[in-house]
Amino acid sequence: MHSAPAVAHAPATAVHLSEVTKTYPDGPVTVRALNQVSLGLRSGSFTAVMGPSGSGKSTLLNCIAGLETPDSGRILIGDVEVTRLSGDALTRFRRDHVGFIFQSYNLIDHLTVVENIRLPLMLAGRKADPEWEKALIHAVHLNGKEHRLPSGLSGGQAQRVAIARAMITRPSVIFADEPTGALDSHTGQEILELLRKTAASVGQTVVLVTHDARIASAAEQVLFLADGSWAGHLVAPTPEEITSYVMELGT
Ligand SMILES: Nc1ncnc2c1ncn2[C@@H]1O[C@H](COP(=O)(O)OP(=O)(O)OP(=O)(O)O)[C@@H](O)[C@H]1O
Repeated sequence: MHSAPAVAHAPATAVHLSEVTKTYPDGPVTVRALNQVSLGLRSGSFTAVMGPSGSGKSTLLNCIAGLETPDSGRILIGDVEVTRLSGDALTRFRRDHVGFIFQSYNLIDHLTVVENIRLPLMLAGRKADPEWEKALIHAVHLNGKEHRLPSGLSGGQAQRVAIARAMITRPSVIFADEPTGALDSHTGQEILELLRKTAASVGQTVVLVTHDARIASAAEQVLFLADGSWAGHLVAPTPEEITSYVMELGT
């Protein structure tokens, strides 16, 4: 059986999973979306997760981010055991320590760019830090577009708003589920580079799900899931190495 690297829980471990299992009922049968998955990710690391459709990638991200509850196993973000939190405590933890970026941007149509970016702070009843907000808007190249509505943005611009929104609370971990899936490949590469640089500048840990070998090659390591279990990993691979590994796995 394959495993992902660095399972031991050290102080500099940002994300730690120990034998996490998640099942879903599917009519008379049970789908085992994650099967005893363990993982350790270093603080500040940038990891891509790949695997065929239905292999459990989104379930993995949703469980780590506290959007889904595993059936069994432990998940820690930093020193906090997410799997022991529930209700308001989980909501607060997620809001303060986790950033999420989706393929579909999930911007609020009637809020401007800057209002969308501030939304997680508003929901948490926290005030914006004007310096950090300015630095983020600058980092994602949205200066001058602060007061536009999402309907006036390109897909790439909308995703840059989503990146800034995910980072406004300075979360320790950012999860991105196919963040470039709706973009052309050039814009996708630009967005990814921007996410990588901005996260690195503040030492954030990034976990990214993608089907795109070129996008995944921006990561320090690529982890492969198949049928809810680890099917191997590559360290700092080229897009060609990723593609041939995927073909070898027969996925
Ligand atoms: N809410 C749910 N209810 C029932 N089954 C689910 C649910 N969410 C996921 N599954 C099942 O769990 C398995 C893993 O799904 P998941 O979405 O995590 O895979 P994925 O690798 O992200 O797929 P894709 O690349 O298509 O997005 C699949 O068999 C899926 O049908």
